[in-house]
Amino acid sequence: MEEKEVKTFQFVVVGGGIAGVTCVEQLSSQTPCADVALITAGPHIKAVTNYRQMSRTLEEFDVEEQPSSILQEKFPNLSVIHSAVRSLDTKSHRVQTADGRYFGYNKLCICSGGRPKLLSQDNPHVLGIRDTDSAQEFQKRLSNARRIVVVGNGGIALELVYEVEGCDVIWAVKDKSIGNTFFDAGAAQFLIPSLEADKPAAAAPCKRLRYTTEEPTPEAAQTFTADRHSRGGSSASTESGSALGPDWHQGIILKGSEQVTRRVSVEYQCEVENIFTSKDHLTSSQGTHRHENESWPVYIQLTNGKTFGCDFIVSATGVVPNSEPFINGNTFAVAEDGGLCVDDHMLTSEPDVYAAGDVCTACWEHSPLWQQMRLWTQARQMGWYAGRCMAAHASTQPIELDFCFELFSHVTRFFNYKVVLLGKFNGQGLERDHELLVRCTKGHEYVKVILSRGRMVGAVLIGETDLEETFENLILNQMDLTPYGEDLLNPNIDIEDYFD
Ligand SMILES: Cc1cc2nc3c(=O)[nH]c(=O)nc-3n(C[C@H](O)[C@H](O)[C@H](O)COP(=O)(O)OP(=O)(O)OC[C@H]3O[C@@H](n4cnc5c(N)ncnc54)[C@H](O)[C@@H]3O)c2cc1C
Ligand SMILES: NC(=O)C1=CN([C@@H]2O[C@H](COP(=O)(O)OP(=O)(O)OC[C@H]3O[C@@H](n4cnc5c(N)ncnc54)[C@H](OP(=O)(O)O)[C@@H]3O)[C@@H](O)[C@H]2O)C=CC1
Repeated sequence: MEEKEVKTFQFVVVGGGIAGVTCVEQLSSQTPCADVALITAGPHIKAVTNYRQMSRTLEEFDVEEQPSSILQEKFPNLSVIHSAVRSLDTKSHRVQTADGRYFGYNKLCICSGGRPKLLSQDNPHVLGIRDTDSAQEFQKRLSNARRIVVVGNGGIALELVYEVEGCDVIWAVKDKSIGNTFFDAGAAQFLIPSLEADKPAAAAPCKRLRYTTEEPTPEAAQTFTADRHSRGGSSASTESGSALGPDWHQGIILKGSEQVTRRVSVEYQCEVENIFTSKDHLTSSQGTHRHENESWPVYIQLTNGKTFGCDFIVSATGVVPNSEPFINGNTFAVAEDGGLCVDDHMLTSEPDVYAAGDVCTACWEHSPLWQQMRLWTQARQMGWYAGRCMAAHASTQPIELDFCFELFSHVTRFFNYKVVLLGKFNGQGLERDHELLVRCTKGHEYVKVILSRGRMVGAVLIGETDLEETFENLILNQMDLTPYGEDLLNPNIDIEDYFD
């Protein structure tokens, strides 16, 4: 990097999503005399509010999109810089931003999140959903759509196929059942009837975030616009904002152009063969749906031999960590999924550089009951722990891996059911000798526990089961449950009393 005037901070955090903001909050409050900077590409920051610890590892919180001034008012030692980091020189401990400025750091934490891993990067008919801009683009395109194709079998696809009304939805999944990143086939079977039924008239009250549609402050907007122009790109695809999160769809209308309620058909065990825009590619035997003789803006050919015309395709096919601007010119260890490898102190392989949230890959030896998933809760936990590690290392204090990394836990909602996932909820990485116990009442609840050598190692709880705390304890204390056998899920036994 050429010599320029450099302002140096003790701590620099890159990224105004949940991971970055939590890290900054932790650093600013723990080290009030230190100079802390948050450098973020987006005009807003995402803050955790109403944090509630539901049990030892389960947590719930709201998320608010806020102007960064709120954060600065709270922490006088914090500077917020609205510009994207273009490059990092770990040797000189400096970052360069898109507007040509340089900032030095003693310790840096990269929390730049991820972006959708799209089926096609440059096809205007293929959309991804990540931030407020891309959600609004999706909403706009949907309002004129009669049919869309959703590809992918994870969180976004599950949410979309349930929420979208007023157009046909073809859902193409690689697997034999729906929602494979979260569920097994049994849970999928439990959930499928909800796709065929109408949505309840009054949806479950939303306890979480409402996204603002406010314009950014003029100052922030200016910097953001300048950054976008400097890359010569259009808004959504260049400088993405922070990821959406729980209940993102509650604030926007997800309706197509037709007067129909939800109409989803699932294409199982197939991937995308081809995407094209000319109807000439169609052979007579292809397509199984209404409007088959019509012309469509785009066609998608699946590996099961079927081709569908549609208004656009949603690629809900996962996330790629935003690690490139930081990797170039440095020697970071990068994981197979593109994430910056971090150790059990959230340190990357470069000195004084930490990473947290979707951009990082947890490369330490995990507790047998924890795995990384790119989720809101883990972004918060990693950001918080990274902040603590940075402060501890700066004052040469020892610090141990936080308890939240002992047990995987996630609370969410799918198809209007509460869903709690604990530990190795899908038997991830377990020997074949593990045992499953299942209790299911159609339309009411689905409870699955995974036992390995008589110990509970994971659970899936769908519906208002009220079992999460008891099961969390049973997983954490690794009690031998062999004597209880199937009574563990006997609905006539009050399991909480049983183990008191
Ligand atoms: C539609 C959708 C629904 C979701 N629903 C849920 C859910 O229900 N539950 C759940 O647990 N998780 C959910 N997630 C996942 C969750 O939102 C993410 O895991 C989490 O927000 C990641 O936080 P992060 O801070 O690591 O990254 P992000 O939120 O992506 O933030 C990254 C930040 O870095 C900034 N940035 C990027 N590059 C640069 C750069 N070069 N220089 C400076 N700044 C940069 C961005 O502007 C942004 O502010 C959902 C995700 C999506 C997309
Ligand atoms: N309520 C919640 O907790 C929610 C969480 N999220 C999070 O947001 C992030 C983005 O969500 P999403 O995009 O759904 O990502 P997910 O990682 O949840 O799911 C991606 C899905 O796409 C599949 N897939 C990947 N590549 C292809 C391909 N080329 N063709 C067909 N299918 C493919 C994956 O299959 P395979 O696994 O076999 O590769 C997987 O089923 C994730 O981190 C997710 O956890 C999102 C919404 C809700």
